Amino acid sequence: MESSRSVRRTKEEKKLLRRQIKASHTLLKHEDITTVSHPTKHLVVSNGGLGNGVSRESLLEVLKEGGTVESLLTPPSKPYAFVSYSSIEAGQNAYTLLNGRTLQCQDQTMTLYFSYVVKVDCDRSVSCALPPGLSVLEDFVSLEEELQILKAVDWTPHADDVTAQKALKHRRVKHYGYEFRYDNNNVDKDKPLPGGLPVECDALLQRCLAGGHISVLPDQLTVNQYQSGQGIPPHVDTHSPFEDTILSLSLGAKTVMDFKHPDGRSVAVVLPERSLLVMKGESRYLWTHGITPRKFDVVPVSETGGSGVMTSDLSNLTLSRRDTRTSLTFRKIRHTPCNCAYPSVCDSQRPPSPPVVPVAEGDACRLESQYVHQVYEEISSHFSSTRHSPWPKVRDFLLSLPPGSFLADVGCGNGKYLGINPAVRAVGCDRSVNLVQICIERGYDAFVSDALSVPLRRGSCDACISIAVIHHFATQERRRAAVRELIRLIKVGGRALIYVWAMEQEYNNQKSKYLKEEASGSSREGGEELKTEENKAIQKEEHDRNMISDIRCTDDGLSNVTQPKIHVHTNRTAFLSQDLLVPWHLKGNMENKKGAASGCADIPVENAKQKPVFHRYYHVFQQGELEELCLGVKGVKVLRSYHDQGNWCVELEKTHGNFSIIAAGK
Ligand SMILES: O=C(O)CCC(=O)C(=O)O
Ligand SMILES: [Fe+2]
Ligand SMILES: [Zn+2]
Repeated sequence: MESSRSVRRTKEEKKLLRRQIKASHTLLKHEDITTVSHPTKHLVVSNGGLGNGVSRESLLEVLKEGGTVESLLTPPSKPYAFVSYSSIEAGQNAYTLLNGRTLQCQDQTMTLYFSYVVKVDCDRSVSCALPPGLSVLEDFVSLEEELQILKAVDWTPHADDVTAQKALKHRRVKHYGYEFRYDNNNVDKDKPLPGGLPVECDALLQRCLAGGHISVLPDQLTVNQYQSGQGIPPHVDTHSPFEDTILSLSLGAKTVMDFKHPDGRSVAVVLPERSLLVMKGESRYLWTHGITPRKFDVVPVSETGGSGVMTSDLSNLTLSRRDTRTSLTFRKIRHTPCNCAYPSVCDSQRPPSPPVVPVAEGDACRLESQYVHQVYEEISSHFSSTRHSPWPKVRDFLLSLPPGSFLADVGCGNGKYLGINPAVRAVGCDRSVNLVQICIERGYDAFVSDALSVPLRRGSCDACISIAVIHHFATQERRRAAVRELIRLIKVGGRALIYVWAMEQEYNNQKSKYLKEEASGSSREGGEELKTEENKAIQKEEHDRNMISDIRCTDDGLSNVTQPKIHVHTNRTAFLSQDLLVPWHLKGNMENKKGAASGCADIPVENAKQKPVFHRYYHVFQQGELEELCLGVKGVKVLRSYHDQGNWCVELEKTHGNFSIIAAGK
């Protein structure tokens, strides 16, 4: 009996030792804390940190069993604490007695492992300095004022609300003056909300003016309400919509706000209830601020309901349960671009981040306007110089039309298909004024028109072609509307030929010309670039910028409403997504350069040789997608469907008249 018990104990001891060794390895590897095997008076307690949810008081109670505790350091958010005993003996005693001790804290059992350290590294304390430009003014509002303001914020939704209210993933928000949009982290400056800021805030804002904290009254207010456990991801309030000073009033409960400098420095600031946080200069523009979602905060022990603002003294920290906090963030709308001293984080001083795949019609129109229409206007001359050889199968289609047929080329570009069959009467239209002008100069009939509403009579055409056009529409509804419009134009029995760019650039084991084409520098939709080192560098820059933009996308709530970003495609490579921006490197005839430099197209990046790069939006089609799109249009039959040189193509016949009339709403 006796011997078996001792074996069991040895096993337990072995297990404890293993765990303890593992804990000291973890300390060394992740925290750079070196433990020693000889007894000292200083010990590091793994799993006994505020980061494990262990409160200072409960840990201290256990530690006292070992002997007289001289100091206890509990760094915020760390999974360990440092304890120093009055003597080596006491340290040794604690080590033997307390190793493997379990501690019950917040529904969890923590096992404490002790290791000796030569000394407690005081540099592990957090920075004591507040970020430059930051201040916390305590007791800025009285208890009565606090109640009054909290009462003024009505969270019940009203149909005729003068505020904009949202339940985000991690908190609820309400905006006054202007709505802050979490999809683009910006405000619509042209769309102020009626009603302005609540009058209940007047007195405190006047005090801010009188105290010199602000020089003009704010005109935008965001009210955030955080339940215990909720927070806000680290972010910098976008520069371009708001002026320098940002105020945030904390009501109902205190919280800890984390400030981070891009170099990694981090400062946790306690915001007591009824305090006013003032962010100016560096703290407003460069440091991120955020509230970690958690139910307990690390606060100074002496902080009794409202004094300390800094978590600087590690021997003085403990946990405090979070209650519901309502914050009022006051900002002043900015009407001129930000020219702060922090260009790396300034949206006014850097190219805009890539657009997202639109859902709403309005967003799709804006995207197409910026990334299709404006770009074609800018690149028209260079684009036209690369568009001369007709694709053989399109030519065959055109030559198959009976003499005297009336043909419309919707999205005719520079008119390269308008003269293929002299026996047909061909008319072209395009969104681009400059491209239509080129057609006219070449002696073709062409007019400016949107492909969604072509000013030709229903059933007036024997045939229509739409070559490399429909992939520029940004939603499926709009792509289908484009097919419907083509069908409206043709008579019953008439034919339409549609080409769109294919996602599959390799088909039947054959690479498309677009993938194969290396240094020709011309001739294929979307492709016109040399694989020079220079271009590779540009592509890398484009790619990197995309990555940066992704990281910069900060706010939350958002994650469930945010659409995928449209990335810049690397020319001559396989498509990685269906919605993309295809770079066009303007070269050769630079008569458009002036327009390009004006930047009204998209991100015209200047490369080393000052040649602007434009980006055209494309939705590349997957196999079967084009047919399916066409079959969603009534009164249509797919005559054939094929892959041609990296495009999906269909030839359609109109079978009925009435459906399409109704469908087109004409
Ligand atoms: O709750 C706070 O005090 C800060 C809110 C905030 O940072 C924001 O809405 O941008
Ligand atoms: Fe903010
Ligand atoms: Zn700025």
